[in-house]
Amino acid sequence: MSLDTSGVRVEGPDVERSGEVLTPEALEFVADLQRRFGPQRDALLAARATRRAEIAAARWLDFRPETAEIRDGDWRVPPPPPGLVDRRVEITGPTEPKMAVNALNCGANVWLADLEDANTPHWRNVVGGQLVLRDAVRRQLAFTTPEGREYRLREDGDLPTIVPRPRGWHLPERHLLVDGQPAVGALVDAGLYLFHNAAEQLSRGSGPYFYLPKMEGRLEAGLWRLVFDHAEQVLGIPEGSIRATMLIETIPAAFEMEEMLHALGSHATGLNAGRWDYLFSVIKVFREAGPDFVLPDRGAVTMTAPMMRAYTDQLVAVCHRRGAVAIGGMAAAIPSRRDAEANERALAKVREDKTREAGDGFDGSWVAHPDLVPVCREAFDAVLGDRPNQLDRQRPEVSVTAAQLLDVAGVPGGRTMAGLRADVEVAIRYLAAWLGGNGAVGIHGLMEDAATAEISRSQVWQWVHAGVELDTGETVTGELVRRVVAEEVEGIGELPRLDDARRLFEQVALADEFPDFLTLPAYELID
Ligand SMILES: CC(=O)SCCNC(=O)CCNC(=O)[C@H](O)C(C)(C)COP(=O)(O)OP(=O)(O)OC[C@H]1O[C@@H](n2cnc3c(N)ncnc32)[C@H](O)[C@@H]1OP(=O)(O)O
Ligand SMILES: O=CC(=O)O
Ligand SMILES: [Mg+2]
Repeated sequence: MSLDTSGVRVEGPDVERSGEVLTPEALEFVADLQRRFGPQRDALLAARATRRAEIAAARWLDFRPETAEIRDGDWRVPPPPPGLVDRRVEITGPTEPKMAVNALNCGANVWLADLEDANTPHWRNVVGGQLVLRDAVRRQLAFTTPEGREYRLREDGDLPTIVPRPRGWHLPERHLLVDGQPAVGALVDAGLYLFHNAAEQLSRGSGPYFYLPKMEGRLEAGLWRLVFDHAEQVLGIPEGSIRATMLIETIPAAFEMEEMLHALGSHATGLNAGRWDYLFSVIKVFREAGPDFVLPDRGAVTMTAPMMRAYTDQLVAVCHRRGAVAIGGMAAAIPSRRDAEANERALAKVREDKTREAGDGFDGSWVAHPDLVPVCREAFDAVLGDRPNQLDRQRPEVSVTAAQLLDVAGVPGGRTMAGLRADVEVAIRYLAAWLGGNGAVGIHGLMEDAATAEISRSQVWQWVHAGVELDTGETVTGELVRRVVAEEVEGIGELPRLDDARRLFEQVALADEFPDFLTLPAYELID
């Protein structure tokens, strides 16, 4: 397909019904966002690189002295808007029609409609996701499988509030060119959603809400504020009606939680503890900072490790001091409808995770699967009772230091050959699925998505560069990893796009220069 409207060019495979969302007016709206804010986004990405180099040189990170006034100041974000007051259970998932219906029918309070970690940005997924969102907002979403199984939205009771998560600032959308340049993926996702749904959501007593991923600090949050202020003006919707929950899922952001809420201003509504990307970021930022920054096996790192506890305590304390909701993260265990024992094990793990979060002061949390909704609800009901949230619960005892947030050495666990093999096997399986268009998959009973795959491949990169010695006495080298890759690929056997996935894995785990995001080279390999 190729469509040209005043400097905007759509170049991508045909997608059924795309004309309903890629209207000339909607494209013009996105192009305006791109022209106004694209250059600032480019500058912020360049600033990220500079900041990372500074941190790498210092082998340290701390709260910023120049923003102490914001941290010491007396300010709050506006109260949560309609639909986001009680968020005790949030289901996440890709914007694929069947899963969208299931998510909307599962009894959660919020559906995080994921255009990010759980989504491959194939053009058909980008456009298809917007169609699903448009239909879902209007309660017109329906789906029939090729076998004739029908999926319809429930008509009894309230459906979850819809909160899309656009791509992070780093990803381009090469199918939508503005003045000859690829648009910023985040602006395409948020722009199309706002154009088609902002007024409709408000007329239904809800609102245009977002989750904002992978930011590294206040300036990036400030750019979203400008985008939202401008969009509100152009769309003629009330100031401050666009509201967003920001993921704290990078280590630099953990040092700027208050600054980010402040920078997003009247659009801020909460923070989320995105634990998987957070771990990826810890590895990425400190990948060459020496043995004190080398994590143990991915599977050994839990939320009770002191450094992870410091991160979540800080998040809850900051949120409640500022009137923002604190939302917990994703426990990776997924239930099984086929294996009762595996199911019980998964439910127990998730129950433990959600119970700890509720007890720590979070206002709600994420689940990856409809069968986990009751588990999360029970854990939060037990603490919240009839209250919609626990915003009134302050955590004055929390006083987190840089040393606590950076206590990588204090994470218990070994560095093992089994861990290395798991990183390799799971990442390759995941990349094959991602290239095929499926951004979230269950592997060995765990949810895997772009964030968990990033941990696996960056852990391998770091272990090679740090020359980690494994429990077997072997030292991790590129050669050892290639041998493990060959063995694991043989063990996997047949899988669509396995060869591409293997090459991609070797590229992102073994290149001399660390690739910033695996999704950037991976994007070159899809339609
Ligand atoms: C780090 C982060 O960013 S976490 C957030 C991003 N990640 C995600 O959102 C992952 C969300 N979860 C998922 O994608 C899925 O649960 C998976 C891929 C892990 C497992 O999915 P499946 O293998 O299909 O699980 P399973 O076979 O048990 O599913 C049973 C039913 O529940 C549905 N289902 C499972 N998970 C979800 C979900 N998250 N949303 C909606 N429906 C779901 C399935 O579609 C299936 O429906 P059906 O019975 O009508 O066919
Ligand atoms: O997006 C969530 C995460 O854990 O990463
Ligand atoms: Mg994430």
